[in-house]
Amino acid sequence: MGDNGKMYVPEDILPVYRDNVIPLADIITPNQFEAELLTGLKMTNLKEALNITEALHQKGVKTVVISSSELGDDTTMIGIASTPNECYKIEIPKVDACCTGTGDLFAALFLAWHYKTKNDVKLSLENTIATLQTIVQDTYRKARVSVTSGEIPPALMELQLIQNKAAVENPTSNIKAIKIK
Ligand SMILES: Nc1ncnc2c1ncn2[C@@H]1O[C@H](COP(=O)(O)OP(=O)(O)O)[C@@H](O)[C@H]1O
Ligand code: PXP
Repeated sequence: MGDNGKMYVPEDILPVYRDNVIPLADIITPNQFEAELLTGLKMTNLKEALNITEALHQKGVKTVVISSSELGDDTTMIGIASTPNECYKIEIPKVDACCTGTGDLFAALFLAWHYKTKNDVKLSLENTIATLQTIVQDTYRKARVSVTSGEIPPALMELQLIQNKAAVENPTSNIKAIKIK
């Protein structure tokens, strides 16, 4: 729906997502901006994040995953995966560039792992972030070869998906999700 305070879709679609589509969904993967729009609540700390995931569960969604939030620091973002019974957070090291398509990739990876692990949200979150880290960091490293300093133009941040097929199939990372509920 949007990111960084801006909607990609027409604003009058928001009530349709919020009131008609969300109650039909089993799994949703909004980023912080989208989760705030869908609930009308703000997320400035972890407690508020839990209020937001709870509000989305109340609408009938079994698995709510916040793909990224600004709850980390300058070097990390926080992801959250929640069911009505348990909730995990994960710290995601940031690269200094804007990525397009990462939200879509996150949703695809999480859905695949959720199915493959028979609804293990902790492992699904860890594997999803492991693959994304490999792809985002590889994309960034290659873009930095041609733009050695300053901002990287979005065209150079086209995700290196095919080149990292192995990281999609076999994600490896030491980043663990931490239980917060
Ligand atoms: N700047 C970044 N540095 C590192 N990882 C990133 C960055 N941007 C996105 N990602 C990865 O992509 C995932 C989804 O990104 P997010 O920003 O939530 O999606 P969207 O594109 O929908 O806003 C994050 O969980 C993270 O793993
Ligand atoms: N722009 C538009 C119009 C989109 O529909 C999307 C997601 O489908 C994107 C950009 C990319 O979004 P993201 O970076 O969240 O995957």
